[in-house]
Amino acid sequence: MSELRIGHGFDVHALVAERPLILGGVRIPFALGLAGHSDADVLIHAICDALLGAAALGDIGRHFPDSDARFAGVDSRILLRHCRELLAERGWQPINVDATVVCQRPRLAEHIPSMRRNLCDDLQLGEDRLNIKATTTEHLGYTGRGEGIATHAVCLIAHD
Ligand SMILES: Nc1ccn([C@@H]2O[C@H](COP(=O)(O)O)[C@@H](O)[C@H]2O)c(=O)n1
Ligand SMILES: C[C@@]1(CO)OP(=O)(O)OP(=O)(O)OC[C@H]1O
Repeated sequence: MSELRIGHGFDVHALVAERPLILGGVRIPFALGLAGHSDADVLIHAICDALLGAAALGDIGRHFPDSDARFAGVDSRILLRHCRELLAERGWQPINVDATVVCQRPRLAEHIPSMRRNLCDDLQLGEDRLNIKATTTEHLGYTGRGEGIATHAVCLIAHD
């Protein structure tokens, strides 16, 4: 049997004015967007960290430092594809990914199928292997007050 590893990722970005809201590579109509050095796609960042964590490759900030001008405003899908390549170079393939976006507003359910298609394309995964969920925190805490959006992600990877 091939070796299996699990990984976990967690990320938070603040909601601010005059930024687009991009989650899973989908631009979502909303008055506020996420602050960050990149496009601040908190869903993709958590998945990158889960993949890197599973392969013991550190975290997104190690591979794509926010002090590096090359990543200013970068499309996080490029970072996700790069993470997949980093794993593939070491013989690791993602098996499945599950993520939960913690977001009081806006409602995300109608955008999840497009996010899922984007991320499955980037990770070369069948759609039955990648799940995205959304939850509010019932108005509690920083996410509940609408100050930011958080994401938890887990993944399983296997060695060739
Ligand atoms: N930003 C969000 C948050 C939640 N949803 C969907 O609503 C359902 C109920 O969420 P609760 O936090 O009240 O449990 C949840 O299952 C999501 O499908 C959403 O679309 N967008
Ligand atoms: C992605 C990077 C790099 O542009 O910038 P941010 O958009 O600020 O995102 P963060 O989740 O803080 O993670 C790592 C960064 O190095």
